[in-house]
Amino acid sequence: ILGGYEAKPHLKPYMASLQLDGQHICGGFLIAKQWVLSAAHCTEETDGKMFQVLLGAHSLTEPEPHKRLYRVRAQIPHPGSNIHNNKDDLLLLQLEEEAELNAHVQVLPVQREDRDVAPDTVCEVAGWGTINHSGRRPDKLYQLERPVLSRDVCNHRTRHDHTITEKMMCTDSRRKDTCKGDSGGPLVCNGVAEGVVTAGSRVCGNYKKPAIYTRIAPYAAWIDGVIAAGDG
Ligand SMILES: NCc1cccc(NC(=O)c2cccc3[nH]c(C(N)=O)cc23)c1
Repeated sequence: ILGGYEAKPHLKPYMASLQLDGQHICGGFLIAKQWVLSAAHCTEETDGKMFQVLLGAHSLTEPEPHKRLYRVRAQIPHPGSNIHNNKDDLLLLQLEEEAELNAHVQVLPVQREDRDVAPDTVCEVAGWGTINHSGRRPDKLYQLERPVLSRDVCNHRTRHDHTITEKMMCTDSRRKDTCKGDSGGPLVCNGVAEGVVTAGSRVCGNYKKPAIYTRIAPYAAWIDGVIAAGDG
C-alpha cells in the first residue's frame, strides 16, 4: 500500500496473509468459515507449493491473541485465469479446517448484486504489500481510502486502453495505490467486498495506471458452486 497508513489493529478481521515458508506473498480475505478469496496470479511464482493462510493478524511477526496460521486443503484458481492477462484473476483457498471465528477473525460479506459501484464512491483497501517505491515491506497491516474511477476513464487510451472489462473496476492511483504484495486483498465499499486487488500492469502509484480489481458480483455463482462442492 503506497501513500496509506497503518490500520487500526484487528479492525479488518477478515484480512488474510497468504504465506510461503513464513513469508507474506499476497493478501486474501475470509468469505466463509473454511474459505479465503484471493487472486489467481498469486500462485504464479509458487511452483506448485501450497500457501499457508495467516488469520487474526495485525503484525506479521509479533505474537498476537487469536493470530493463527492455517494449512490449505485446496487451492482453486478460476478456470478462466491465465498468466497473459488479468481476466478471471480469482483464487479460492479451502482451509484444512474451519477458521475459529472471534473478535480478530471474521467473515467479510461479498457483493452479489451485479451492478457497478458508482464512480467517486470512496472505498478502502488494505494489505501488507510494499509501502514505498524502494519496495519496503511492512510488518503491520496498512490501509488506504480510494475513490472508484469510472470504467470509461480507466479504459482511456492513455490509461488501461480498453482492457478493463465489465468484470473489473478501478480506483484512482495518483500517489496513493496498491502495490506488490497487496494482490488478493479486498476492495471494501460500505462494508461489503466489491473487488479483489489484481496486479494488472504491476505499476504502483502512477495516475496513468489506475489500480484494477476483479469485481466479485459477476463470480458469485462460481464461488457458491466451488464452496458447495468443496463442503461436500
Ligand atoms: N497498483 C496496482 C498493483 C496492485 C498489486 C500489485 C502491483 N504490483 C506488483 O505486484 C509488482 C510491482 C512491481 C514488481 C513486481 N514484480 C512482481 C512479480 N510477481 O514478480 C509483481 C510486481 C500493482
